[in-house]
Amino acid sequence: MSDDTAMSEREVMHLESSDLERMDLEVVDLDLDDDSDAMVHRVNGWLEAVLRSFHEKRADDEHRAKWVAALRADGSRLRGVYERGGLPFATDVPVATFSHLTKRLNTGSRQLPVRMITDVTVAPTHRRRGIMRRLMTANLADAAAQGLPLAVLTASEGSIYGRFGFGVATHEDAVRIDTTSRFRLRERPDDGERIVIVDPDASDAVRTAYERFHEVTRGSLERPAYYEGWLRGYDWEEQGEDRAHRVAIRLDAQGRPDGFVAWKFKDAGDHREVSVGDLVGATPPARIALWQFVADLDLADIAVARTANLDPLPWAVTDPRVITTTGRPDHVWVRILDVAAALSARPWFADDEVTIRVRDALGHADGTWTVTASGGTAVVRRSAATADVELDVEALGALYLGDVRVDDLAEAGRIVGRADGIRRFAQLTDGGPTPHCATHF
Ligand SMILES: CC(=O)SCCNC(=O)CCNC(=O)[C@H](O)C(C)(C)COP(=O)(O)OP(=O)(O)OC[C@H]1O[C@@H](n2cnc3c(N)ncnc32)[C@H](O)[C@@H]1OP(=O)(O)O
Repeated sequence: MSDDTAMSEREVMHLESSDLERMDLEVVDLDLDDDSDAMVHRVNGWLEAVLRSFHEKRADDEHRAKWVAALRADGSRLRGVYERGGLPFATDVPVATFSHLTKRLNTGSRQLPVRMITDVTVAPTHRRRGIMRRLMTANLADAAAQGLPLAVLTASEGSIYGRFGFGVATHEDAVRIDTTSRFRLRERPDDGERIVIVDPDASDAVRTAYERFHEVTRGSLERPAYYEGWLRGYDWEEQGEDRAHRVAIRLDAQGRPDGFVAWKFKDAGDHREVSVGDLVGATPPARIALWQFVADLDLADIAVARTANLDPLPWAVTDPRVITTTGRPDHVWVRILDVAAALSARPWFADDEVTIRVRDALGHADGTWTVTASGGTAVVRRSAATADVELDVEALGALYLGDVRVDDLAEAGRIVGRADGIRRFAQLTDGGPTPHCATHF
């Protein structure tokens, strides 16, 4: 952290609680291992606040139990902000929620532990008073103090999190695919593969396939525990078993799972639709074969998906117009907390030394850093050298996984410097596969 701009973690925490106290609010960290009635009520109220904020229906006991089990399995940390007990109508439902867990991110060269931030909500009665800002600032300070090099989240709206230093680091494709006889591959994958339709509880095979995808895919995040329930057919939104949910896995030539697809059929009135909830393949042939499997589902005309990695399907079909991209939503947002640790854990694509000036209003990444890269890796250290380029921490987060090129950010005015500095920074930074993340959180 730069000494002049950053507040210590203790100062941030103190500011958070003293400010909130002035609003007659208190911050409580929930202990998921505490079975006392008081804590169980707190946790139930916390879940209700999250569900209410995302316009989902109230939880029943079974749903609460599943949710808490998944949170426990992930070691999730829950924080709630409550009205003080003496206030009229003060309840166990907090006015704000915030949670985090730690999982590994594939940076393209390493598996890096990262803080995943989720379930950020503030009640409409308390919005725009800076409650989320206080919780976020304190949480990022805590993550930095714990030595986590970066934090990630997915955003409900695009204009909220840039101000906290998060940059869009991966995208997804929303697609509609014509699966009638128009869908034809130029060549069917022929690598000894086999696709098997399995019971939804074949979770070992699905887990193995996902792990293989995660290990080789830049931008991939380990999945939180609730995916286990979902892949077994538990619908978290509807709070019950979804008996329309089906799963198939792909086995490679050695019989090991290297991909899977989860889908369900929907009669959409004017057309018959297959909704693809998950399609994950560790290799391009695995992904192509799984899409062909989707197209082979009879009595359906259209497949609809929001997918992490469509590649290389558009190039593998005889008629590329069978695929309509209906959107390219942002997915994972990256917030760099420790520049040296984060940047030395990503791949580099030239042998050179470039000095960057990073601006960070919260302090964590603020400063001047020299990246000395050779043979694909880099040593990154604080520096007193004159910077070749200057950017803010949000732009650095967007660059981190290679989703956007330096030139694009420079043309948008997000990276500044002399032309030669930008060119060398681009040669050093840009390259490698497009990042993909198949995890929603
Ligand atoms: C990672 C996730 O969990 S994403 C899910 C986020 N949650 C939701 O979308 C649920 C519904 N919405 C909410 O619960 C709340 O409106 C929240 C959490 C988005 C915002 O909480 P608030 O306490 O109102 O935010 P707070 O007052 O701290 O605002 C912090 C800053 O973000 C800005 N901001 C807050 N919400 C929005 C928004 N929806 N769009 C744009 N800017 C926003 C504020 O203007 C403020 O800016 P400033 O500090 O630079 O002046």
